[in-house]
Amino acid sequence: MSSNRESFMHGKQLTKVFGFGQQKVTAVQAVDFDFHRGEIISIVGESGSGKTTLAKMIMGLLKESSGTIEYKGKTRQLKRHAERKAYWKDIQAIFQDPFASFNMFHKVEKLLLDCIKLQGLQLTKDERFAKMKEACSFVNLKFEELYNKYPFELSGGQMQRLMIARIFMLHPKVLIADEPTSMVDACSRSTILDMLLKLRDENNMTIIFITHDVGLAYYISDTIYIMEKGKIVERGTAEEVILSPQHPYTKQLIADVPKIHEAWNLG
Ligand SMILES: Nc1ncnc2c1ncn2[C@@H]1O[C@H](COP(=O)(O)OP(=O)(O)OP(=O)(O)O)[C@@H](O)[C@H]1O
Repeated sequence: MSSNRESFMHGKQLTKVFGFGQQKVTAVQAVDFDFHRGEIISIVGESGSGKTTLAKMIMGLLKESSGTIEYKGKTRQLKRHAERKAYWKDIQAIFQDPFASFNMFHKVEKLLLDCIKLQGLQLTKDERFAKMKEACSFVNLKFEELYNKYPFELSGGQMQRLMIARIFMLHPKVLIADEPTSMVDACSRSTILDMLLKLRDENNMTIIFITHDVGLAYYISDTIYIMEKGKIVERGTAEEVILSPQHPYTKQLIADVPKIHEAWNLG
């Protein structure tokens, strides 16, 4: 784990209610969190437990019904365009479906060039080319073979890698990864996880990993939050939560994973 434990993002009593009256759903209920620089946090829960809603509130894509997020020592404000622009420079997301992340009508070269533009960098053609090549080689892709292709001409694994290449170029302070490995085979999955670990190690990035897979959470995280029906029912280091779970829901999640100890080398 990173030795830099600067605490820089807190959630206080975050709540999201959808709908009214009989249709009312409290998707996230009074959630507190405390994320540090360079920390990998997993938010684990079953389908419908509120993980994606929480992630969208952290991203600033959904407005909270109540509660606040403190970021870098101040209450986060996203009302003004300039505030949103500054926040979204620091925070990026990758989703389980790479098709949702790319403009399918833009070739790979344009998708990567947009990252350079987003950062406001003034580079020569050679420098731009070198940056795109570097990002592709970070994820073991060959820029020369891909730059002229559309995203739908790539395999699922190549698209996932391209998403990570974009994160490498943008180097956000916070990355939200919503089940980014769910559409790839086991081999590509461990490569993607290793790339995320490398991103954290090289850039002191905070990574918030959204998953229903407790084994995966144990493999990748420093800290795990367990979410049930909109609430955080347990949180702690990965070892504490997975090896000595306290809450019945966490115990059940772990029991539901066949042979978790063998599959994830838990000893
Ligand atoms: N826009 C919305 N309008 C109404 N209800 C919603 C909306 N988005 C989510 N919900 C409800 O909020 C609850 C939490 O959903 P959410 O997508 O956050 O769960 P999740 O843990 O991410 O699930 P999954 O793992 O299946 O993605 C669910 O009951 C869902 O139906």
